[in-house]
Amino acid sequence: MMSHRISALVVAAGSGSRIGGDIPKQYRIVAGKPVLAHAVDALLAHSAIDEIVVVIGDGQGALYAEAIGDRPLPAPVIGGALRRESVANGLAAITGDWVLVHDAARPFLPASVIDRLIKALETAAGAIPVLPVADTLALGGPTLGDVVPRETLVRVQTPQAFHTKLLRDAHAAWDASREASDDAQMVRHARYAVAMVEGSAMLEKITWAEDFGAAERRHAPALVSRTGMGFDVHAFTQGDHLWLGGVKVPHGKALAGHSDADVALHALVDALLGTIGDGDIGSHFPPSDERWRGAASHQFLTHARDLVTQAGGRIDHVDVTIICEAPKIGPHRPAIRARIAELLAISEAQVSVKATTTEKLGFTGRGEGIAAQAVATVRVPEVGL
Ligand SMILES: Nc1ccn([C@@H]2O[C@H](COP(=O)(O)OP(=O)(O)OP(=O)(O)O)[C@@H](O)[C@H]2O)c(=O)n1
Ligand SMILES: C[C@](O)(CO)[C@H](O)COP(=O)(O)O
Repeated sequence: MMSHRISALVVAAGSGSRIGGDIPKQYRIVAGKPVLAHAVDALLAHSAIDEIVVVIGDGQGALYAEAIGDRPLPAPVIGGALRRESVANGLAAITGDWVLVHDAARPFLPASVIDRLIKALETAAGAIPVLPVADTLALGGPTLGDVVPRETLVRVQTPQAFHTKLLRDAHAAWDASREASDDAQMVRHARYAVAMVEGSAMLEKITWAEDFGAAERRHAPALVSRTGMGFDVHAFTQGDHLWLGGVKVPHGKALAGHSDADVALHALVDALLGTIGDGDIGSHFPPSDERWRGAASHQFLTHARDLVTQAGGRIDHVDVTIICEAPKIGPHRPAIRARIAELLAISEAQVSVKATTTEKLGFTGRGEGIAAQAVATVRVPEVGL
């Protein structure tokens, strides 16, 4: 079978007017990186794609450079006021005899769709991914018009794949006074056959503001809830203050410990580590390690937070209970709650801080020390467990 040089032409020159916002949608972050970067990375990852050219809007160079970083791409092409003009400008820059034209606004591009499109080009001038229509569709306007039988309709996606020369011919022959929202209609108008292949729900275009949330949900693997519990104790010693929940609390005693002995944060560290099954505070910060002598415990908590994040986790809620006869926790509760929320980069509504005595019973009742319990609820990707 003859081999072909296949170019991908990513059109990213739009202004995203239907979404608005301070930067065009293709440069905004979804699922951890710019929309455009997702699309480009999917094409970079496909072995059949020999060249990727991105078409950007005039003045979008800095946004493009930030989104693409050091990915190995040729210089971008400047697009036009209309999508078809952007495609035409891009066609002048590509070198492949086959081309896939893709909306940057469709970030998630399954390799299986690329496979199907390339296969279809073996026997057709063009090929596009389509999906069936689920809703009843009717002619709109000032009054409801006739229903259009959905069996006669498909939802058209991109990439749209073509023999490059035929697409160039179709653009050249197109009546510039007419709009063309995609390339397939231009190729069909030039009387070339355009095949249809199965599209994908992952290929949905980001068009309106709510589409970003839908895209995040489409991309994020199923998240499952995990709960962890932590417990810690520190004895009192001489001093004039102690640290609780990242807050300095004046008191007639201090708490003894290798670090700053913040018993509340230590319990919370163990609770977070418990949600991802990653040991405990002692395994991460051994009391035998001189680096942690007198250390502020907030760094232990942010480390546990980062481990949860690196595991793809999202902290939903934490609940800390401080157990002691003194000091009184109530006056410090707002500050402790705010500090824990700040350290975990969550809202205060996601942080509960409670306190209790043991009715003079046990070591806490005798004023020998302070205990703390913590529970953390985190959502983590199911695949990772
Ligand atoms: N003059 C244009 C218009 C659109 N596009 C690109 O074509 C794709 C699909 O177009 P659309 O979703 O309509 O993007 P925008 O035109 O930016 O959106 P809007 O219509 O809301 O302004 C997008 O990746 C967009 O960047 C382009 O390259 N050049
Ligand atoms: C090209 C396209 O994405 C195929 O569905 C669609 O036509 C783009 O339309 P828009 O008006 O530019 O969003």
